[in-house]
Amino acid sequence: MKTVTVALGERSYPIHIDAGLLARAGDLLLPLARGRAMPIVTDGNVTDHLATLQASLAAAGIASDALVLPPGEASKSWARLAEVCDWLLAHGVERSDHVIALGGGVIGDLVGFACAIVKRGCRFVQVPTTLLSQVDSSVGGKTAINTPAGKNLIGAFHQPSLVLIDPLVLNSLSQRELAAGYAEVVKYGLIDDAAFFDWCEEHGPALLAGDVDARQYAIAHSVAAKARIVAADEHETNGTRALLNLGHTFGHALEAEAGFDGSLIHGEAVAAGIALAFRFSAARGLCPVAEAERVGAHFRRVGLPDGLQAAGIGADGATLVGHMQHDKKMAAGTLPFLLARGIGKTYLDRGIDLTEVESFLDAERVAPLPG
Ligand SMILES: NC(=O)c1ccc[n+]([C@@H]2O[C@H](COP(=O)([O-])OP(=O)(O)OC[C@H]3O[C@@H](n4cnc5c(N)ncnc54)[C@H](O)[C@@H]3O)[C@@H](O)[C@H]2O)c1
Ligand SMILES: O=C(O)C(=O)C[C@@H](O)[C@H](O)[C@H](O)COP(=O)(O)O
Ligand SMILES: [Zn+2]
Repeated sequence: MKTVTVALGERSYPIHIDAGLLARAGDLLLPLARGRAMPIVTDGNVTDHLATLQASLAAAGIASDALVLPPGEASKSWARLAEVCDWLLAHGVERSDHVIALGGGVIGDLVGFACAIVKRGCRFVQVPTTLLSQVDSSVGGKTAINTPAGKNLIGAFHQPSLVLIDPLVLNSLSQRELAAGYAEVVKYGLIDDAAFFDWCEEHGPALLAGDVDARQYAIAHSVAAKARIVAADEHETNGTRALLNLGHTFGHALEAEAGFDGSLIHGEAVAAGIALAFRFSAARGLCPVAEAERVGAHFRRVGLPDGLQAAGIGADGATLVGHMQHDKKMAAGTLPFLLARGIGKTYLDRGIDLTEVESFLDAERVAPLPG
């Protein structure tokens, strides 16, 4: 079993990664249960894994009821948040009890937020079941729901007590969802780790085709990168954690435009957003055109969208920049952008004029710019 620690003082927690871990979860959860039940919230596509988890909990003597929600981004809503909170209250959850979020990023973000506000905060454990949630969303304590105004606009920072990652659960995940999660893997290479992007170019296709070693390596490497960044800037205040938002200002605008209906899922929007961020950087003369092209080519190779057209977004620049006005990085009317001086050289640029972004997107709408 590999363990990575998120070092946050009294909020520190371990991330355990191992093939077959789900079936052994009961033993690892026993110290947190302390004789109390562990309610589970999951979605309807994960019921096989729910059965494995509940069997493991029962074997360890831990009682567990489950709430099964409809799958998909639309569940990150006020209505589902109310449902989860009411269900936890009906189950008599106490502040020191642990709720288990079993599922992808939607379940993790929703349940984490419910746990942040029920009785002003109860504990929770992340058991991520998608590649995206295993490499990104289960770690770091960002929890949220969406509103019609945009992504993750209502939420809280609330760290889990433990993250249990079983790479074998990915065997039941669709190819589309695997590829979407892979976009966030590639992100770590592009932020500050060019050697890892090289690794992605060499091993990404095998990872997506089912190579267990490649998956395990990518998960451990990604989680270690995220743990390091979160430990340096838990609440996204000093510019370090904002690096994890590479591709997300563009990507969240694309998701809002698509309407959270499953036509464009988060990881796909992030891939398109990263490709746009690199081409925007190239258009400003910051990033070599050849490196921006390498990024777009890698996403295309693994079946991910590399821009507006590939993402199926026909909106103009003004509309997309309108969505960006809700970005949580906005400060004093200015929106900082994650741009790149090259692969592994992402930085936060506070001097971007949104009219320039608008013109760039209008040009991209017709045809992707060089890079
Ligand atoms: N909190 C963070 O730091 C953070 C980071 C990245 C993304 N996110 C959020 O995460 C969400 C996306 O997460 P996601 O990509 O995991 O989406 P998701 O939770 O919607 O899961 C994708 C799909 O896979 C299904 N599924 C889950 N596990 C499965 C399995 N093992 N086998 C078969 N099907 C399975 C789900 O039911 C769903 O239909 C977005 O809302 C995004 O904003 C949050
Ligand atoms: O953990 C972070 O910090 C991230 O930015 C990770 C992102 O992949 C994730 O999509 C996050 O939810 C985006 O954060 P937001 O603050 O822009 O909603
Ligand atoms: Zn993301």
